[in-house]
Amino acid sequence: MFTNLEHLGLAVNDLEAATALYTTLLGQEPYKREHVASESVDTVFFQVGGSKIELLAGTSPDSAITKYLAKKPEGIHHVAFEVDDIRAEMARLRSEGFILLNEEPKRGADNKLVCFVHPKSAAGVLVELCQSV
Ligand SMILES: CC[C@H](C(=O)O)C(=O)SCCNC(=O)CCNC(=O)[C@H](O)C(C)(C)COP(=O)(O)OP(=O)(O)OC[C@H]1O[C@@H](n2cnc3c(N)ncnc32)[C@H](O)[C@@H]1OP(=O)(O)O
Ligand SMILES: [Co+2]
Repeated sequence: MFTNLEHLGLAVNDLEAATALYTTLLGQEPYKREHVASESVDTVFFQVGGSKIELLAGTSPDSAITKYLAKKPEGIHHVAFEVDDIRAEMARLRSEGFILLNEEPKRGADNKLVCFVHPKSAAGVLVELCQSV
């Protein structure tokens, strides 16, 4: 079951500049900074009420974020939903014909197991499923 809009992922070219901007915009400091080696991304998290903002910068040419920013401007990169059972939701979405971008859940940032749904399956939006671990 999808239980919450967990975070909006924003792709940024300059993580320090974006972090300073969002610290001023939101009026608060980030609660976490985390490198996710499997995705070659550095992330910065802000908690805003029940939702989060995840700033993401690529750390290598093969990072999905680096590739994205080579073609598109900074902005909303993905929307992440919290699910109570990521494997069950992956099986359900597959049975409904959604294209998933990973066979198995993988370790994401912020103590989550994650998987991604191809934007082509989700009306042009990259969707991330997150389950707390
Ligand atoms: C996991 C750590 C952290 C967390 O929260 O825990 C993260 O969120 S990490 C986030 C970064 N990682 C990922 O995004 C992994 C999943 N993404 C991918 O596998 C690729 O980025 C993919 C498949 C979405 C796109 O791959 P690629 O860039 O090689 O393909 P194209 O550029 O040819 O794009 C194909 C098609 O999709 C459109 N597209 C690409 N990215 C996005 C996007 N973020 N939102 C919406 N649409 C997107 C692109 O425009 C192409 O469409 P077309 O009509 O053919 O132009
Ligand atoms: Co994310």
